[in-house]
Amino acid sequence: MEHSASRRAQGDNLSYFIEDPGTGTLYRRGQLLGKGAFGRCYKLTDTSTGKVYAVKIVPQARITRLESRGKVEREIELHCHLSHRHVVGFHRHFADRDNIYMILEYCSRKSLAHILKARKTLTEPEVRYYLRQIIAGLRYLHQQGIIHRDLKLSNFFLTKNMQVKIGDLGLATRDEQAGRRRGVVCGTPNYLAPEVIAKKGHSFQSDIWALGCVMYTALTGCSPFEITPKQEMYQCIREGRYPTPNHLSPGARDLIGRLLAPSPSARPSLEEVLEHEFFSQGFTPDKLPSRACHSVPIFALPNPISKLLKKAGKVLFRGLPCQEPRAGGSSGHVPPRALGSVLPPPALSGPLPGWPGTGGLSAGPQGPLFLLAAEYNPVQRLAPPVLWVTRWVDYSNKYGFGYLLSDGSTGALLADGTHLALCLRPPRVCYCPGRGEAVSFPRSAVPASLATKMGTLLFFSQYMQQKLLEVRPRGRGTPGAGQGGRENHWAGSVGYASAGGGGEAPGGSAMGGMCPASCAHVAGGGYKGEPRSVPSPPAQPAA
Ligand SMILES: Nc1ncnc2c1ncn2[C@@H]1O[C@H](COP(=O)(O)OP(=O)(O)OP(=O)(O)O)[C@@H](O)[C@H]1O
Repeated sequence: MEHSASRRAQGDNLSYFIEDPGTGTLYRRGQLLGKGAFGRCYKLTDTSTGKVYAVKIVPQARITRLESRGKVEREIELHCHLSHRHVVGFHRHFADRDNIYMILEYCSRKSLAHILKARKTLTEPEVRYYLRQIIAGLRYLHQQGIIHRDLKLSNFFLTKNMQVKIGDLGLATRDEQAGRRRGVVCGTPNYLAPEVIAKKGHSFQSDIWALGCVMYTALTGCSPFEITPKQEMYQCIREGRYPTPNHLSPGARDLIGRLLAPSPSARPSLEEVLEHEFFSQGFTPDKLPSRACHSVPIFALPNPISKLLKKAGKVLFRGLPCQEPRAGGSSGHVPPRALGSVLPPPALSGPLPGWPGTGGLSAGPQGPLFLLAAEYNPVQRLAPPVLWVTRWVDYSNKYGFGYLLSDGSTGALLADGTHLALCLRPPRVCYCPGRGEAVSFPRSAVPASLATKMGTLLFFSQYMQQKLLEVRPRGRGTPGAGQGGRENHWAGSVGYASAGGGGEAPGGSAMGGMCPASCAHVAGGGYKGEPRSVPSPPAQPAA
């Protein structure tokens, strides 16, 4: 079965080239991804297409016992018919004298277990993000009549795009088979459901229990049942007794409690899980940046503010490439254009309400990131300073997009793709060139080369502070006057992004939201054109 060009890898007897006897396709074996109970998993490249896969290679010698062979065959039989975006794709399988090969979708970001190892705990928005996808994949498996029986963080794989894929169906079984073989106890001991320990058999509800263990582990960093000796642990499992995670939100605690109900019939269905307040009332990011693998991510803003920022980003940075910040500085990586991702903390450093662990604003998945914040600071988690954009002016057809934060800091996303901010605490001027690292200076030491940009920033700042003062009752923010007029800029005053509030503005832009009590003005809609209450800025900003 070996190709003539194949070479033997040092230290093992696997060929570098593997040929599928059925199709004649030649694969090149790459790096070792990990070891399992029966075999090893490697990266694999189809030499004719260049497509990359993962291959599980199980030596025939390791499965001489009928039982082990049966397990591998059952895994193949179940997995090869599945196709769902949240289940690891099964490409092909074949065997030769030495091995069985399972060619799978390659998940380059390893598993959620790897992420948790690096991160210790995950934030609630992230857990919602991952769980939604896991639940989608699990719903599909259950619809196919398959019980996974080994749901755990290390079996949730992640693609390059941070999409979750349920994998390792080595212990999976069909519902009817599980019913026939009730005495079987298998799975990861900490995650075994009470009915499995009691030898009443696995059911779909046992997977729901495991989901509760997964959620608890992801949010707290440890399994709910991590006790030795085992018998004591089993007793806790039977009683559904685990340390209460007091630091979690009430919604998270309640959902965990429901998932870990000792009686299977008391556990919610997957549909009910998604309807629970943990999901319905908490923010779920649409997308996670890959940096979430090793540090707390900065989440994209929910609409409507993200819409506006995204739009402004498109106008300002038309045609400029944008890359997601990446870990590790691998070679060939274009430096990210995430504005202000390297700005020092003061601009917007606290989590926004309802977004535990967030520290910034972003323009959403596709657009350039408008990170008005510094890196997440765990110390601020306890008493986060709440900052929000109070006013903004979109003059991007000429100069750029200006914003004013609730602490008086101000910034401008300039039409040439640079970002300048005047932070108040500590007083610094921060400048982020189109590419590369941001720099900051004391106000008195701003380089002369930035004088024009400083002029624009001060112009925006002055304009927003002096001209955007009118209180407009919510729902009546339809200025109209001057729309599409001479200056063609947008301006507005906004509260922090939240559900409700804000009117649809002419031109399809919605903006606004509830304004905190401390906010002097009522949040209104952002709008294109010239608001009635806002005099036009001068044609030239003062330099
Ligand atoms: N599709 C995949 N893409 C990328 N890496 C993978 C993929 N499947 C498995 N791996 C890696 O290979 C390792 C071995 O996987 P495998 O499924 O053989 O065993 P396991 O799940 O770790 O253990 P066991 O077989 O005992 O349950 C995994 O831990 C994972 O790191």
